[in-house]
Amino acid sequence: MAMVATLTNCGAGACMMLSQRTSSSWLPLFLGSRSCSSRDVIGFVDAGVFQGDGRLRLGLSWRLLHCNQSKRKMGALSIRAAVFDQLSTGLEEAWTKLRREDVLTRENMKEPMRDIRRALLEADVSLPVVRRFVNSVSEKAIGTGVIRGVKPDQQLVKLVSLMGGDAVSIEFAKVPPTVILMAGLQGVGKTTACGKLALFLKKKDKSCIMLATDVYRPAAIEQLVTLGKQMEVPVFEAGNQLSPVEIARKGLSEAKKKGVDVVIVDTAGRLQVDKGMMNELKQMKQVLNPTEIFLVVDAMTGQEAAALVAAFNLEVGLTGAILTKLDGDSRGGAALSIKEVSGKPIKFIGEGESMTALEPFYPDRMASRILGMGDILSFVEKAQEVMMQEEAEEMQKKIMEAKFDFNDFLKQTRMMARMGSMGGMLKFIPGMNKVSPLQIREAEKSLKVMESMINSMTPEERADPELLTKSPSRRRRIALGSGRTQEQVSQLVSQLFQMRARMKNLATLMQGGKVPGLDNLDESLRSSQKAPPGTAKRRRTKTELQKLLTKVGQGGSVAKGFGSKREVI
Ligand SMILES: Nc1nc2c(ncn2[C@@H]2O[C@H](COP(=O)(O)OP(=O)(O)OP(=O)(O)O)[C@@H](O)[C@H]2O)c(=O)[nH]1
Repeated sequence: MAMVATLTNCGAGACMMLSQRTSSSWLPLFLGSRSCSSRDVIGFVDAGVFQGDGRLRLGLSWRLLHCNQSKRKMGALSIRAAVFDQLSTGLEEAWTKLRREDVLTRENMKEPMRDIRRALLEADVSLPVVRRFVNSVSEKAIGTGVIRGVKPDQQLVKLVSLMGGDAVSIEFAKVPPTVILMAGLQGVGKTTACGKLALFLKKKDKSCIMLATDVYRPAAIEQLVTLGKQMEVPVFEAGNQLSPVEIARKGLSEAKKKGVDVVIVDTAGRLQVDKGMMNELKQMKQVLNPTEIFLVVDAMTGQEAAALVAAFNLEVGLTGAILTKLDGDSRGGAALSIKEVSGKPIKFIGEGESMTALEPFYPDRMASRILGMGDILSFVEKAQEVMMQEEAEEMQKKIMEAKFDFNDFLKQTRMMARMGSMGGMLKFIPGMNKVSPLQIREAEKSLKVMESMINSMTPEERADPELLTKSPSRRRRIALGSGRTQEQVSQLVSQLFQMRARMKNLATLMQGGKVPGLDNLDESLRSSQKAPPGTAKRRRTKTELQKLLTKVGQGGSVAKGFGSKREVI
């Protein structure tokens, strides 16, 4: 029994519906559905090819599907940084509530914004930041209409990603050297960040020198020298015989002599912000006239980091922050607070002890990471896809009007091909490992056989399959052109008509109409759904219902003419 996966665009993410199919293998050609929200039950029509009784058959399935808005997405590898899991979960709960709304109002925003507020506070985002964020997002979001296909919560998601603005890169001095002064409390990762930054800049063909001005912690100079050797970046140090300010002055003149592009100044850390520390930094700033002053903060300090950035900025004036140790189990509050509180951007993030574990900070990526890596991207992608939905709905209309022709079929098979090999795609779909590679290969082969015959048709024949029913010579020509037998061509054309007939019957059923021969199926289905066990009048057995549906499926009650069993050509 092959499992069948049908991919449908389900609003916020691709949902997969798996259904059992008796045929040996079914290759769904996703032909049409409409995006649904979590509460929707949709009628879903798809057609595909399957190997039935040893023959290649075009199939059709119509199901009432309960579209669960699951986060499972085919192929969307959602890698969420552990560091934001808690925050992500909280925010996702808020999105779930918002998704049900078409337009955001003060009323329907209340509860989700309360969830977002709670999630941010639990993630250790500073309270003023949370208050300002919630208010600003609410004001901006309320009243937003639904951009065609993009639900307000997706806009809200974009607002969050805008929260950090654009990435801000290093500013270089007009006249080299560019001086970067690194400040921060003890143990936050300043010295390590100096090494990482030097390597980052070296990779950008910038020559660097590091100044070891931390004369208070003996190992600090040794640590910087070691890092310098590791990355072949020169280090200027004068032991602890000179004051930090003097070392800075000498180091800078050395750099100018050597025509170095960038000077990175490592400074001493303190256990807390103190007057002495601040005065020393101010004196170094006067001597060095740095282009950048980065405060190195530890992500683990959460909202404390924001307060620190604000304090340093007031005293010394900062140009940005480097957020280190994001690979730890920080809750992400620092990343969301710094910009909002200090107005200064995070320029880099450190995610490990290795020298390569430093990358520029991209607020939008951080937002998508916080909200579940990939969800934001797929939300926005879905918005684009939803635009394509019209095309799918156009196709579905043709299906329902039984005007589905070989051009449509080709369009669908090519779309499937664009999505990657069926085998490659199915492996992303949970539970699809039940479909054996042999079945997948068979189905893909069948599809190729069909495509070869369709490609041998003229555009008129594809658009008007009736031409093929009246002319054995046309069928012969297609068989010769595609290297298939005439019987295969006849089988393909016959199946297309049978599929049209089934669709016509199903369309009637979906529109609440009566399909000859099925007049009491509807009532049986309803009663079987409504009546409590044992009270319903004798209902058709499952087999009888299935027989009836099969009869419909084989177009048993369709008008006479081409395509019915009797007229296999
Ligand atoms: N996991 C992790 N560890 C880091 C990161 N950055 C630095 N560390 C570690 O944090 C510790 C302190 O790093 P340092 O660079 O010595 O800190 P510092 O601010 O220079 O410390 P002081 O010189 O005492 O002021 C070291 O063990 C580093 O390996 C990071 O991004 N992730």
